[in-house]
Amino acid sequence: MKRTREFDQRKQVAIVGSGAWGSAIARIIGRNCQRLDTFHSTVKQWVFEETVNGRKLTDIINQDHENPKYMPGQKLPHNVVADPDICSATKDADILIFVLPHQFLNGLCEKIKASVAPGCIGISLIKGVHFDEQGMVLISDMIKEGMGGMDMSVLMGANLAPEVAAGQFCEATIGCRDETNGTLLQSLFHDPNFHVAVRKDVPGVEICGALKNVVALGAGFVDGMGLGDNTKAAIIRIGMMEMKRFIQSHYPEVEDATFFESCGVADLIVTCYGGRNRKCAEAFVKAGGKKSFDELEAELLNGQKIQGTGTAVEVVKILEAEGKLEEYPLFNSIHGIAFEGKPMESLFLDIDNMGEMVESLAG
Ligand SMILES: NC(=O)c1ccc[n+]([C@@H]2O[C@H](COP(=O)([O-])OP(=O)(O)OC[C@H]3O[C@@H](n4cnc5c(N)ncnc54)[C@H](O)[C@@H]3O)[C@@H](O)[C@H]2O)c1
Ligand SMILES: O=P(O)(O)OC[C@H](O)CO
Repeated sequence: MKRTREFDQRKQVAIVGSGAWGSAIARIIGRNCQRLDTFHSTVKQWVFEETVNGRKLTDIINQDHENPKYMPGQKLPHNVVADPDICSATKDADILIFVLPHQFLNGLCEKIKASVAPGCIGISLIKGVHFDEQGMVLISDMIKEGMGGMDMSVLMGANLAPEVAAGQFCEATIGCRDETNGTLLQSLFHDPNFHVAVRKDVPGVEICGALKNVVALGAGFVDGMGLGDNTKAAIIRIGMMEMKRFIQSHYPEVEDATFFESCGVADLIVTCYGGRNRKCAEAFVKAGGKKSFDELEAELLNGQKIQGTGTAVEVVKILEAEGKLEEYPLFNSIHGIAFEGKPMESLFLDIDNMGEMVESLAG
């Protein structure tokens, strides 16, 4: 029986983005929307149109049910429909999933705002942070403002997209402000191999997801220098301390428990061993600093984007403006190596010189 929109209580879900993570999550969302009565079974996905093997990417997705550029070899459910037009992709949406590199957010919300359903909510899977004249801005808050105050949650975690797409067991964390929305979103994302926990903590969950990408650059430098697991574990430990210090100094309400969720320690570990930021940082060292991160990204990632370099720049801007850079020797030296031609060894020299301060701030 045909149901009109007026009487149809099912939530319409739209995915904004179709890179590696957008494709992996579309597999889960598509299956859950087929399975659960709460959601409309058709899921629209906004795809930034490109030509792949002589065909439009949206045509390939809609005909072959696969995104061969960003997630080759993994089929998408047939109810996921690719649309190159951001307005029609998000029309009447009750739930928007933002999953694109945040440098491409500019102007997007303006286009979407008028066409979504009344009461539409959003969730950001974007790992990054922004700095403006007022100071630090969460990406989820940028979207919230762009969408005229829409309730925004975030989903972060130890989630390398190819492993999630392959259905390997992992966990993720939703950070919400509204617990009813948090629970609804948990049901949309959770599946037997993708376990989702909910915390009423947007900033803690979101900034963990952003900062781990900076630490991952340090882990890649360690790999590039040919050093071993003890050294990498040290970078991970110090990185965790700086992440915690940064987050709790900006958001004192963030509880330690957030750092023990998938968005915290688990994402930090996985990114430092298996992520793209780590991979590009290793290549940066092996190229003797002669190639920029932009060049390496283009060479190694076939159109995928890393977020750690941009986040390092934003974090250093924030800390400089606050006069607190010296409290973060790891973040500072990672930025210096990536952008100021500092030698690799400064990674350890800076930490060693600042050792006393690091330990005294550790509590
Ligand atoms: N890939 C992962 O394993 C993973 C896991 C968790 C979270 N994330 C986060 O998810 C977010 C999205 O990353 P991703 O990995 O899905 O993307 P990606 O790096 O795989 O792909 C880049 C995307 O950018 C799009 N794009 C390129 N030029 C564009 C333009 N001018 N305008 C709009 N879009 C354009 C491409 O179409 C593609 O969809 C990031 O914040 C990332 O940190 C990624
Ligand atoms: O490949 P990266 O470095 O962008 O990391 C991917 C995910 O964020 C890991 O959770």
